[in-house]
Amino acid sequence: MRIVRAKDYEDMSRKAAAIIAAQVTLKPDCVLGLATGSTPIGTYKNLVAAYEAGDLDFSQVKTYNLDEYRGLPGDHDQSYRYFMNVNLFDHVNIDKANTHVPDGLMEDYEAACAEYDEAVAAAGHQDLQLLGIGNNGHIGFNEPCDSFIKGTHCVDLTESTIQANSRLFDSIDDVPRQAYTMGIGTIMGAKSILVVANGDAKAQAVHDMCYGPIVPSCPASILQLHPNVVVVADEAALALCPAE
Ligand SMILES: N[C@@H]1[C@@H](O)[C@H](O)[C@@H](COP(=O)(O)O)O[C@@H]1O
Repeated sequence: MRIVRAKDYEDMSRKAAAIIAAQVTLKPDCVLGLATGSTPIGTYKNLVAAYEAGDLDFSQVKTYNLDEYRGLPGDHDQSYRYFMNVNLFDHVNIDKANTHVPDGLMEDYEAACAEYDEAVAAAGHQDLQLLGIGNNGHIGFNEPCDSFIKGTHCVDLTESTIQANSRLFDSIDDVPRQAYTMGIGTIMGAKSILVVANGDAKAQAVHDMCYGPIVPSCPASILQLHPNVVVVADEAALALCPAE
């Protein structure tokens, strides 16, 4: 695991965007695994700016997002499909048919989740998977639990995640209680992984991800077993990590 120290959120966002831009430049038809949440918004802004400057071409890029709230349609302003459209896809020359977010309204969800994993594998797996991290160490919506769940599946969100994500909804009662998420195996199938984290609320989770025991009670800790992970984090998020 390589840790890249950023001065602040802007610096983290620029550094993370530069890594994704390098991937798209080196392999124009790459497969990107993408993430939502507040943390990657600045990364996406920098990618849009690079595209507008004529430095990036997304025309052959395929994307697979990590997760989606169960029950939210893609045009709901808190759905992750909507987030991706507004923060990235609407502003670059990506073919929307090449962008994939789990369908929050899927009916036979076990079959649909299995199809999502098959599609990621058929595309050749993610060349680069972008991840944020939850305050409790979750990645995607893989919440702390008793085992690492391999494939895309439906999860019950924890109270702490519902609480943390309620800031984006009108009221906490509006936050869906379940979500679909790529499993740990689907995430670990990526050829390279880029984790972004900022702020002191993430300090414990970042420490446990990088230095804690590899346990499903901190799902991000599994990333220690992946051969190609870069963590780009600001000083606050790295406050509990040893200076290297
Ligand atoms: N499912 C998403 C995660 O993918 C994200 O990493 C996490 C942290 O979000 P934020 O970046 O807003 O702190 O929030 C959500 O729960």
